Amino acid sequence: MTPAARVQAAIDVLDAVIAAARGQGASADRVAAEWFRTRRFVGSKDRRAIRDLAWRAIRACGEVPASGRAAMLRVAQDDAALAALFDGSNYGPAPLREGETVAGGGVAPQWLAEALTASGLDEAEQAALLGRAPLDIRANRLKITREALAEQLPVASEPVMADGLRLETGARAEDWPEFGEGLFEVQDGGSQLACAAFAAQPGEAVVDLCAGAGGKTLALAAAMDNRGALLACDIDRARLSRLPDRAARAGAMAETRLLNPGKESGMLADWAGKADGVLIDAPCSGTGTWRRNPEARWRLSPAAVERYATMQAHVLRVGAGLVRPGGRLTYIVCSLLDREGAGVIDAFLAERPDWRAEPMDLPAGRPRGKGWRLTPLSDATDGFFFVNLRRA
Ligand SMILES: C[S@@+](CC[C@H](N)C(=O)[O-])C[C@H]1O[C@@H](n2cnc3c(N)ncnc32)[C@H](O)[C@@H]1O
Repeated sequence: MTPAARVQAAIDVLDAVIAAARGQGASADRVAAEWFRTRRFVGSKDRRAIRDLAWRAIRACGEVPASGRAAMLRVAQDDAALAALFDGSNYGPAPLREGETVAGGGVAPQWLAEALTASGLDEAEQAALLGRAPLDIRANRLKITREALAEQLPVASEPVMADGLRLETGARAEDWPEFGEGLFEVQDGGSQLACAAFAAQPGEAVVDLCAGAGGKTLALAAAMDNRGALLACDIDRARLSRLPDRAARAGAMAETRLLNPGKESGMLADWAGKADGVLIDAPCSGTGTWRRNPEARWRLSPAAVERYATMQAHVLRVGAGLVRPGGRLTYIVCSLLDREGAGVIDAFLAERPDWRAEPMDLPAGRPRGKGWRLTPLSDATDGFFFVNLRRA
């Protein structure tokens, strides 16, 4: 493909991504994968170039752009070489027209940028939410030590997480035999630190209430050395059904239980007041994960954030009901909005004098409200808020 044809192809991908974002359809990753699947004639070098262009444009536009072309013109405004490719050549984009719409820049829609500012994130912190994420893995200590694994893989650095390794970017970790053998999991450093804050111990009775496909469950099983009881729950059948295969590969022991929304406490009656610890990786707006899904910010609305806050208060109530007297609960969100983090915890503690937040000390991050915060700029992890709560 000519460079100009790649630009037009990226514009077409962007049109599909924008339509999906407006209609709450598939993620940009899935939209792009589908676009390429139906165009098998596009070679791998062209694919990479088209994807890079499209993602540059997604990162550049704070508000949902009017069109793929308007988004690409936003990038072209600061890149003369790209602007020159709007030349009307065969398969390339038409030349720029007088008064043509160019999408606005910025980090996020204005209401969202304001909410992030109100949550204590300055401009530099907000801009870093759209940076490129490193590839973090967690050595599966059920099978190997971090040191032994580091000898086998292209390691860029040993980050602060006890079992973590940061790999050279561009690596496709899932293709390696070590992954198939369950020697490691791909897991962001922030997610690893949140699990470390929970500090699961061998022999404990633990519930991972919002387990999804088990990213954190596997880390808990490793920390527990497969001793004790570990129950992984979720209301999403498709996600939870992926957990047993992943656990088998990792050699991790965990029971799964699919819950009905609204009936969680009844379906967990056998665990009521019995868990030593409950981990709640709550559903959230994901403002801390834009490095991986930058178009997610086009999907959010103030009403959506309120819906998440309601769900978060609900799962917190359900989880608290499972904890034994003296036991603990770790609440986690990969959002940096106080409405979903510190605010949810303040409201919970105001209603529940039998619970208190515990001080934390971790090798990365800093206090936020009654909990702890990690950000891409300061900690080179996804953005997270988490807090340890103790039942009296
Ligand atoms: C942030 S994701 C979990 C990710 C997962 N823990 C991991 O580490 O890969 C939040 C999960 O909460 C689940 N969820 C939402 N409402 C729930 C509820 N009422 N009870 C249990 N799980 C719920 C969602 O289906 C989703 O899988």
